[in-house]
Amino acid sequence: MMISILYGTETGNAEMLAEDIQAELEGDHDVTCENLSDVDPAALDPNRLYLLVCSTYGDGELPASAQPFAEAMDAAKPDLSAIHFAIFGLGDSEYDETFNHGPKRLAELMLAHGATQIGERVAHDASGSDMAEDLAFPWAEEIVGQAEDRLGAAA
Ligand SMILES: Cc1cc2nc3c(=O)[nH]c(=O)nc-3n(C[C@H](O)[C@H](O)[C@H](O)COP(=O)(O)O)c2cc1C
Repeated sequence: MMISILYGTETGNAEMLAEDIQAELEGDHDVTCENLSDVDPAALDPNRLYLLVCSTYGDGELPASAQPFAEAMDAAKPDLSAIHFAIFGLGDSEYDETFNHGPKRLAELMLAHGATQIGERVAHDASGSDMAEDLAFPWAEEIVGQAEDRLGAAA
């Protein structure tokens, strides 16, 4: 399956996790990994599964590298009805009122432009006891399995 991991980060945690997920999946799949700041939402490819990995910054906001992508969505309003994505969030429950609001907002933006979400949004908590990859690797395997059923293993 062709998979693109797109990360939104402020201080690099989401980038490191995205690269670890790429390393985990690329034995069996064609996997690219890109910063959301380099991605044009209007150029997303219906033949790829998109795995979004995004943190939260400020007061429940998108991290800096995801902001141009969100602004481009608001401005260009691309039709994402052929796009499939899943999303993994990084956050910290110390920010209890805005815990993982960045990935929540990114998922809402994708859905508002017609994209289809695969699986549930999973949130890592930096104040919890789990390592991010211990949640993210099983999440990615589960999502890819669901996507193969829905998009076909040939995608
Ligand atoms: C200044 C600052 C603000 C943050 N705000 C939030 C927040 O509102 N909600 C949340 O869930 N996490 C928040 N976090 C936690 C980050 O999302 C978490 O540390 C994450 O691992 C950062 O990933 P990144 O390096 O990819 O940006 C904040 C962290 C910092 C340092």
